[in-house]
Amino acid sequence: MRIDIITIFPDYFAPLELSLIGKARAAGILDIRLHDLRSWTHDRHNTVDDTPYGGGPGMVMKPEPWGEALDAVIGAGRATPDQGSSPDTPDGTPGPGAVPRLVVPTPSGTPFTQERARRLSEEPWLVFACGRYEGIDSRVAADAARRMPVEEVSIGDYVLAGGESATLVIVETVSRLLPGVLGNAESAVQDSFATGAMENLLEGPVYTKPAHWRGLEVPPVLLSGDHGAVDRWRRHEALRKTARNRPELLRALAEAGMAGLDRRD
Ligand SMILES: Nc1cc(-c2ccc3ccn(Cc4ccc(CN5CCCCC5)cc4)c3c2)n[nH]1
Repeated sequence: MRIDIITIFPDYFAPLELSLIGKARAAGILDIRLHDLRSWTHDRHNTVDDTPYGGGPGMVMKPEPWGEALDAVIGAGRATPDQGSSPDTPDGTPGPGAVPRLVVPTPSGTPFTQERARRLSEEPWLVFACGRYEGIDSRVAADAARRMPVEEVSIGDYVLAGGESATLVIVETVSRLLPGVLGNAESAVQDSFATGAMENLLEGPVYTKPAHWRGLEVPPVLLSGDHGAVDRWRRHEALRKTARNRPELLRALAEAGMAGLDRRD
């Protein structure tokens, strides 16, 4: 997967050199490219913002630098209507005709969820537009939508100072779903909100050695070697955790008549 990030704070993304994502980049699984929006300004002060039309607090990001930046980053990949975004190369990286999906973090976007991360992880090429100030002139997304899919994404009902943190969250969540990014020891399958037997439940407590620590014991069932009993215990703990921390998820499961909720564990 290729990921382009356009931002006025490229240094914000130094963490993408580390850990799993850093290794995936070194292994060629991820091709992450950073672009400083100010490279596409032409005035002495590299201006990227201006006062909002209609008045109101703060500043809005000007459209021109964004338009030029997206043209440059997407470049020859500009689509004609009949071109899909399917990769032209066998390893899933975008070929010359590929079209990226533009992801624009914003408080007013549609919710980012694990399911949406799975969908994005199947894309060959994502471009992130990191806004600052009070946001980006709305014509930037409108113009981009003429030649590529555009998604406005919120990572939660709170207001960040810009799109960079949200982009880090989305890139991390999506990247860990790519084949080869998580080691064999870890698995994204058992995540909260994963599909399958623990569908949409929060995961319960986890333990490792030592079995006794500061007078606190590991639940004996986990040491029993009885995998059926362990699975039942884990599901019960997941239901308890979900009921305590996210009762609305449990109601949704009950309403969906999910099998197993009424099972006597
Ligand atoms: N999930 C999430 C994504 C973001 C995000 C993403 C990208 C940018 C770019 C700039 N900001 C800061 C910003 C944006 C909008 C406003 C306008 N204000 C919003 C609250 C109601 C009144 C009007 C203020 C400040 C961003 C914030 N925050 N939270």
